Amino acid sequence: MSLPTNSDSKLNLVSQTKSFGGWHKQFSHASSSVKGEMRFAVYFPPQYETKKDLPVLYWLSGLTCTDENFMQKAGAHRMAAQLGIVIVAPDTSPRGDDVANDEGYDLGQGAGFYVNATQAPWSAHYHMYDYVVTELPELIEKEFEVSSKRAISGHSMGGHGALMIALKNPDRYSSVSAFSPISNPMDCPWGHKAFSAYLGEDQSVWAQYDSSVLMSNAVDLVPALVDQGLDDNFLQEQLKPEALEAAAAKNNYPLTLNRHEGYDHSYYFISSFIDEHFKFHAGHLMY
Ligand SMILES: N[C@@H](CCC(=O)N[C@@H](CSC=O)C(=O)NCC(=O)O)C(=O)O
Repeated sequence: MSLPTNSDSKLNLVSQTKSFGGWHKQFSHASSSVKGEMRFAVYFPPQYETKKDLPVLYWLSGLTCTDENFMQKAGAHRMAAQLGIVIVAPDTSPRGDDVANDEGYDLGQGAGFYVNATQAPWSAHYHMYDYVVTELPELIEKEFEVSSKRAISGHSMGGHGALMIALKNPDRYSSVSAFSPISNPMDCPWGHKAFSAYLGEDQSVWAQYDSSVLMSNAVDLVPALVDQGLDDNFLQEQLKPEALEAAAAKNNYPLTLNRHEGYDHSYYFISSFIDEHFKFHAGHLMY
């Protein structure tokens, strides 16, 4: 499989590996949103060789992750290959020696929270919202022969990102799903730390990136699926699915939220239920 195909490609191929009859590839490129190099991974299912309009699922990973965690640990390639869905997984933040960072794992590199930072020093590079919503899909749809039918999913910080982005851009996504999302970032320690650093102290700005606030006010409704493990160490303090559930109930939002006894926050949980998420998205992407 020879990719990228167009002669003015802006992508550098970093690696390629055959998987379930398709290809897992990593690319780097100069990003205008984050003003630096970004890396992302794509899984091309086998159907990509002959069909030029496959839909794309965007996957947003959690704290400490790169483009690699989901692709290596979620066991998603088998179902993507079966259903004919392309997967795109970006890194979780800008990276590099000239990019601001923090000693904690929950702020800075590996912890971009999918917002556009307005506060120094973060505002120089941390524009992950623009990157995921606009720049990356434009790049994917220009560089590869895929359709503009998109779904979005993610885990933990990436679950917050997926829900928040779909709720703010209902015209851009057919469906949204999340594993163990940070459901109400305005009201948990991870969210407080990240939002005060990236966005400042005005909580009306935080609310613009909070899925529970957005879901309670949504008008155009993107179907949503959430799975949550009940032995998740972060459940009570950080994730708060009950806030999302209350918002959905208030607004009659099409949210399915499943709780699972015994599962924790890890990729063992994600890999146990990833097939259901792909089938959910396929039901909305293909019809
Ligand atoms: N202290 C831990 C915390 C990091 C962690 O659990 N990261 C999760 C996402 S948490 C919310 O966004 C994760 O996906 N880790 C990567 C993995 O492959 O499991 C630590 O530093 O490990």
